[in-house]
Formats: sequence, structure tokens, C-alpha cells
Amino acid sequence: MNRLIYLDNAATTQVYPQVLDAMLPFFTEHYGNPSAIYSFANEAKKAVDQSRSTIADLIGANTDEIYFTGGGSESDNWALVATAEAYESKGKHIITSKIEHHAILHTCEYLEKRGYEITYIDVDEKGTIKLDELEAAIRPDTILISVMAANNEIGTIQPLKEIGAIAKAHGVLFHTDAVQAFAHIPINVDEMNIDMLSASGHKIHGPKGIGIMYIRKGVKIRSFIHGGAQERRRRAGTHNVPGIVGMGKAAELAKANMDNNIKNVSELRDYLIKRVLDEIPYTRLNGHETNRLPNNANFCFRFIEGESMLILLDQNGICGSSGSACTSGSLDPSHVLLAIGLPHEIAHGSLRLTLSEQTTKEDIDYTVDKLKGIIERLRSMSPLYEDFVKNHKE
Ligand SMILES: Cc1ncc(COP(=O)(O)O)c(C=O)c1O
Ligand code: FES
Repeated sequence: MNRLIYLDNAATTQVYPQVLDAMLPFFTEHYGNPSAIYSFANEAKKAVDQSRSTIADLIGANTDEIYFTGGGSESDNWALVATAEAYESKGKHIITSKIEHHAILHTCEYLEKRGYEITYIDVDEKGTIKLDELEAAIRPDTILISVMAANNEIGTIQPLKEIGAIAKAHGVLFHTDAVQAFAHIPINVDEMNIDMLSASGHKIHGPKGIGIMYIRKGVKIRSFIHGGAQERRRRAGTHNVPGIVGMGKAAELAKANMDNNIKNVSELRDYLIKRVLDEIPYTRLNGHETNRLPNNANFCFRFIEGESMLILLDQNGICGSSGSACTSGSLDPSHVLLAIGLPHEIAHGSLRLTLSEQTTKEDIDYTVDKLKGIIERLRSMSPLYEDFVKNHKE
């Protein structure tokens, strides 16, 4: 079999065997509906409670502040739309950043069409939000600040504690899309003054289609999915018990291994970054050098088009991703790379490689060796590169 090197863990992760083992009995044996009265459903009910408590523990929340959802996108939509509706009498102004995931940005566009006003705060060249701009944007009618915990493309971690302090000082709610950060780096909702937080199971070696929203007690958010009385009447729908159990197990494993994972994965990430920057000319690292997710490396290679690079990597069994327009299915280049000030033609040549605890040094060496050849080959076919080399020789 061909070698497979999976370096797209920001897109999704492999479900750990322990996670799958924990889930299986809830498909077969304990399939009862946790909302039922009879004792047969007790195992399912207990498992849902256990998962809720593990997840709450990981972010320093109370168990009854965790709500299960259908994933990160649903949580993000819920946080914005339902807060907007619930706090309409205070105002219709929301603040977010220019580099949010589309689950936030497209929901903001939806709200704009319904009469809400959104301010999109700039980030600096490393992708860190400009705190002075954020604070200056707050108005008497501002109801919510939503800033992601860490960026999914370039990995930059945002100053959550500082943002939370600003929000609190001005009496504005603070939501964070922590889909990439949850269970990867420490987060504490009290220390960071977070009122709402979105997270997703499939980014932490749990199953797809399950997520959570943390909602601080006292926040007046309305329900978003209407129907039954599940999740304290705030999120209707029969519980996805296997998914909930899987996310809980993944959170438990992440908590137990977090320090080690951060250390090992970021060492390997730094090794990857160093080799790429040292060995491939005309290359830049996107995002913050140190204040970035342990598993994220994102580069721009000049004179290269992202999609061709991905296809050639794929031919070598390497899975990566690119913010380039043609691979993301949109016509615009990555809004994140443009927001950190990269010109269109450079943003075209981006490559995101995201590691996991399963990635080895051999995987990285193989990838860098192949990548060097691929970049050389693509550049040798590029008229822009040819001109550049000619001009620099003269
Ligand atoms: C920052 C961020 N927010 C939200 C999402 C959406 O999460 P989900 O796939 O669980 O809907 C993602 C997934 O790519 C993400 O990276
Ligand atoms: S042609 Fe692929 S990003 Fe422009």
C-alpha cells in the first residue's frame, strides 16, 4: 500500500480507537433514548451526563453550562443569531474579526441583511487581533464580541484573556469560536471571561457531527433548534448519544495528555518549519512564530500556485491543504491571508500542514523531502520565477 501522510488535522482528525470503543455500545446495547423514563435508558443518560461533565471540566465550566449541538458550525450560528435576537432591545451591533471561520462570517452577513450592524476588526501581520481597535469599536448598542480562540488557517492564538477583560469592562457578551483550540490548548472560561464558547468533536479525534456550546449561566440566549425539551429546553433533538460519548472520551484523552501533546507536537511543528524555511528559498511562514497552535504550520511559496502543489503532494500520499481559491471552492483567495496583508499572488501559493500526536519525525522528513522536489519542479515551469531569477542575476 502507498504511504499515507495525513497532515490535515485542522480539517478533521482520525477517531481514536479508545473513542470508537467507548461509542460502540451506545449503538448496539445501550441504544435507549436518554430522555425516556424507564431504567433501560439509564446507561445512555448516565453516559451523556458523564461526557457533559468531562467537557465542562476541561474548560472550567459548570456541567449545566454545556449544551450539545450538531457541531462547531451550529454552535457558531446559535451563538450569534440567538444572542442577537435575545439582546435586540439593548442594541443591534456586533463586533468580530476579519479572520473568523465562515461559520461566523457568513452568519454575520445573514444578520447584516436583517438589520444588524457588524464591525470587523483588523489583525496585525501575524494574525493577532488589534485590541485597541476592538475596544474603540464598542458602542452603547454593542451586544456581542465574537473572536475565535485560534485561527484555523494560520494557527495564531488570540489574546482571549485580554479580549474577555475588555468585554467585561464594557458589559458586552464575549463568544469565542474555539473549534481549533478546544482540547488542544488550555482554556478557562472564568479566567478569560468567556460567556459562550463553540467546540467540535471531530477536531479532537472524536466523531463528526457533534459539538458543544458553553453558555455561561445568566446569559439570555434563546433556543435555536426548536422542538423537544432536550438540553434544558435550549437545543431540541434526540441526543446523539454515541457522538456525545465519543466527544467526551476524546476530551478526556486530550485533557490527560495535553501537556505532553503540546510539547511533542509543537517540537515537531518547529522542526518542520525550520526545515522548510531553511531548505526552500522564497518561502515565508504565515501566522505567529510562537503564539500559534501546536499543530499548525502555514507557508507561502513564491511563484507557486497552491492547487498544483496539493495535487503533487497527493500523488506522494501527503494530505495538506491550501487557502487557495480553487481548492476552497470559492472565487476569492483566503480572507485570512489577505487580512494579514499578503498580496493576492502570494496568498495563492499557500500550504497548511497540520500535525497531530500521531505524526512522526519520519512523516515530516518524508514530507519536506518531497515538498522540496515539488516546489523546484513547479518553479522550473513558472515564467514568473524564470523572470525573477534572470533579473536577480543581472
Ligand atoms: C474555527 C472553526 N470554526 C468552525 C468550524 C466548523 O466546525 P464543524 O465542522 O464542527 O461544523 C471549523 C471547522 O473547520 C473551524 O475550524
Ligand atoms: S488558481 Fe488556484 S488559487 Fe488561484
